[in-house]
Amino acid sequence: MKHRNGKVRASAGLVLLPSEPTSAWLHHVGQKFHEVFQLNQSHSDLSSARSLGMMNLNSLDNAPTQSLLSLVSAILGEKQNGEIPPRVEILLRKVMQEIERRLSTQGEHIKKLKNSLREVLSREERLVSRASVLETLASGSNEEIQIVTDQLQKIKAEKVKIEEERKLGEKDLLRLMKEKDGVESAISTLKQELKATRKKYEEQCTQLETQGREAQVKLQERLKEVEEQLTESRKRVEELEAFSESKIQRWNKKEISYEKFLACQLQALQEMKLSSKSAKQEILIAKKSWREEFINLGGKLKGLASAAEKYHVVLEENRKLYNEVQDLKGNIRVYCRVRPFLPGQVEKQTTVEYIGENGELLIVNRSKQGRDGQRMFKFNKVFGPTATQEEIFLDTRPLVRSVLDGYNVCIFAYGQTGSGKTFTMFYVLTKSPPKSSLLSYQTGPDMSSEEHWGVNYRALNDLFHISRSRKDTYGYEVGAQMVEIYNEQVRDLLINDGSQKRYPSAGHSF
Ligand SMILES: Nc1ncnc2c1ncn2[C@@H]1O[C@H](COP(=O)(O)OP(=O)(O)OP(=O)(O)O)[C@@H](O)[C@H]1O
Repeated sequence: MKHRNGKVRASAGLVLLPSEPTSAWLHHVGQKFHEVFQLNQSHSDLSSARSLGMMNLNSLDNAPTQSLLSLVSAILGEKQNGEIPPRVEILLRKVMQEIERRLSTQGEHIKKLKNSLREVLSREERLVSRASVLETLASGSNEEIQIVTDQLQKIKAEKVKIEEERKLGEKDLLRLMKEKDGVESAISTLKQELKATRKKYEEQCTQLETQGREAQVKLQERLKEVEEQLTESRKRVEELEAFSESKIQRWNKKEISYEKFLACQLQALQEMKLSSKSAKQEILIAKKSWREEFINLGGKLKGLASAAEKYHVVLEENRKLYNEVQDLKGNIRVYCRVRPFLPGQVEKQTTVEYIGENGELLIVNRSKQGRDGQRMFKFNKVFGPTATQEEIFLDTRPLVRSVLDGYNVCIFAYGQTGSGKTFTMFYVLTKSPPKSSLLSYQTGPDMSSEEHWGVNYRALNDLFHISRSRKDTYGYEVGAQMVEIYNEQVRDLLINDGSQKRYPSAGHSF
């Protein structure tokens, strides 16, 4: 629609063209469309395809060709994954039609220009011929010459004008030709691209169709599977229902049996309650009788306690008397033991002539005659060769027992080598060990030869026995040491690691 003042009115997104557009006007409208297009393109969130979708399709008639071409290339450049939506395809087709239409109008325009050029040329020829005619006429009057000259000048000016117009027309023609070539090549490339895109689109469509078919097949298979699973699970449900039914029946049976059992248990419980009642009564009776017995026992215990007190007093008195007897017997007592001949000494003659009951010992020196050959010794007691280890110990036992009443006692053996000190004090083997290692003597208890136990072992045995019997009244701590004095050196015989440790050492407690 043309405005009164000749200006073009453009509304948003819609460009209105005059019926016969001039090149300047076309340029102006193209610029406007380009601006609109660029505005849409600059909108980063919207794609050109979407922009096109937003545009009125009628506006294509009014858009400049160059803008339409750039629009098509933009769409083709923007296509992603080779996909072209149908709406855009329709639009593209329309754009192509518009471009083709314009090309045909431009062709007609070029034809018209060519015709007008031809006309101009014929007019020029006519004018040239006319000029030649006028030149011939110039030989006539000067006035006529002047008129003719003026006309000639006019014709020349017109000729120059026409010449300029011709040149402009030629230029336009060249430009249009060039534009036509460019547009045609662009159209061919666009057609090729469109063809390729369509091909791709068709391929994708077929691919999608095959995929759809495959998916359908898969879905059908899955449906079948699901149906099978459904039937299976129905079966399973039926089985489970049957199983649960049987279980319920079993539980019911069990419940009945449990109820019976419970009834039995309750009955048993009742019986037990009755029996526990009677037991309680019996316990009460027993308690009563126990209480009475306890009272009786208490009385008896009191009597016993007083008797024990008296017993202790008597015991103390007895001990006192016993130790007094030991004192009376003498604080220092000397016993003599005569050992028998050792095996192999049978032929030797004894020097012991007489052993008295009260400790007399008569020794004879057979090399001397008379009284010089005899010597009498007096001891507390003399043990002959037949005296046993027990007899020896029985005489020392009262002294040993005094230890438990707090008295210090010392029993030691004295005599020449081989006289029987170790034998008397300790139990020894018949085979004599080397002198340097007395520990190797078997001095410990040997139950198989109790009769050979020496004073030492018997004394310790007796002391432990008494201390055990008195444990309710007294507590005893017993310690032991065993030393040897040999070659003026005192050695601890209870050290059994072979280190020959010198006395004093830590000792041993039992
Ligand atoms: N009353 C006895 N009856 C039998 N054998 C005995 C008696 N007394 C000692 N003997 C024996 O005499 C030997 C010498 O005894 P024993 O070793 O006890 O003497 P000793 O005095 O300890 O010697 P030493 O001082 O050299 O150690 C041993 O073989 C021992 O068995």
